[in-house]
Amino acid sequence: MATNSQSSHTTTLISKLQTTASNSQNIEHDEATRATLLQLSRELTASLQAPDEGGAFMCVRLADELRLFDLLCEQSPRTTVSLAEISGAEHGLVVRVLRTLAGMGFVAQLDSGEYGPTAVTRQMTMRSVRAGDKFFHEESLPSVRQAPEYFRQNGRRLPRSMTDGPYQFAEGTGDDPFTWMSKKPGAMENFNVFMQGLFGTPARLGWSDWYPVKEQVLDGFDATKGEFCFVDVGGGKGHECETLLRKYPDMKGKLVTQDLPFVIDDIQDLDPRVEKMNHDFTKPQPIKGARAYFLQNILHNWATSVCETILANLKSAMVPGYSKLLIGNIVLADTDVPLRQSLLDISMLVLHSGQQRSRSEFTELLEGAGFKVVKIWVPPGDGDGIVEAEVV
Ligand SMILES: Nc1ncnc2c1ncn2[C@@H]1O[C@H](CSCC[C@H]([NH3+])C(=O)O)[C@@H](O)[C@H]1O
Repeated sequence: MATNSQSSHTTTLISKLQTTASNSQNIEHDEATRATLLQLSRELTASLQAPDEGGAFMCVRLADELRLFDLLCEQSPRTTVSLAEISGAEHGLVVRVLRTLAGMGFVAQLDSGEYGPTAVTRQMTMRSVRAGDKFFHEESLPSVRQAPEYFRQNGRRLPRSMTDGPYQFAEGTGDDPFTWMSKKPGAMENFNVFMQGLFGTPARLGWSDWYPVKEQVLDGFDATKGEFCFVDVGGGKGHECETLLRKYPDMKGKLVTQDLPFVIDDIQDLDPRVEKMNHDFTKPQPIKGARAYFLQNILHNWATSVCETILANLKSAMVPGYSKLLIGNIVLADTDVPLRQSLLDISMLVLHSGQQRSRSEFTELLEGAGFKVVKIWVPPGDGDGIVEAEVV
């Protein structure tokens, strides 16, 4: 039974939720309010929940493999009998998975034996969201399971190398995660689909939706300094270059996505205005004098010593007073870190022996590498920031 102090905590959370919601004009398009409501509702759930609820990951993965999310979005209501027939799974399995997913809000139970979609069901049909769930299940979960044993064996110390952390311990390899995934059929391709859509979820804005790209970058392009405007370093399949071109079709200067050969050589269907280039960012940057070098979701993957090498290689290509370094990454606050961000810090720890960094950690890293921070931009809510820097 709930104690008095527990129930007053629950009551306080409910009234905070109500106040926050009633102070917002449009909850769905107000990221700060959305993030606050999400955090409060998590606390509310935790205050009401008994600590014996598990099994969620498997149900989501299985439902995706059985295409239950697609089937419910295509037609609703659907009976568990018809879902079992179409998916080929035993009826009892479909019933048990769906009633669990309904408890999590992933599907809606409409009647006994009948289900329909929720907003989460619709998100689960997006290609990148599905790829993210698959990546989580296949690449993260084994390391998550093995991480406590890894820490037991290494004296509970943070890993210092990207080739000798919980991921390598779980997978039995000495490769870094990208090299290892490139050897597993389909794994790197799935990872790239996941990254392509990471910021296109309906809940969160992409960086170019809130950062003033035109004013800070595009307007200042000067072809006499270099022919490139935007160099996406470790840019994967070029999705950020394409987003910029969609938003600013008349932008001046060239764009390029740089990545390792197993990513670049696999690119199809890229906007022809985006160049693709094999480049290892631990080696000197071949494109000199670009207006902007973009490092999104890169530095959190690496130990500080490797980040210093990546930054040194960029510094020597940049023109002081002209070229900008834009680091697209979570920037941790000192207090009240949103759960999304702290969990992604733990993911980086477990998968890459990496870390998310705070404002002061980014500033120290950049100043040590010969840069000055122009401004650290952060969007409302729990989205990633942009650390804007120049060479000194
Ligand atoms: N040494 C390296 N040089 C260049 N790219 C690398 C290297 N190691 C890993 N990568 C790439 O770093 C990327 C990290 S994922 C980030 C992709 C993209 N910037 C985005 O934000 O969506 C992957 O595409 C990797 O293939």
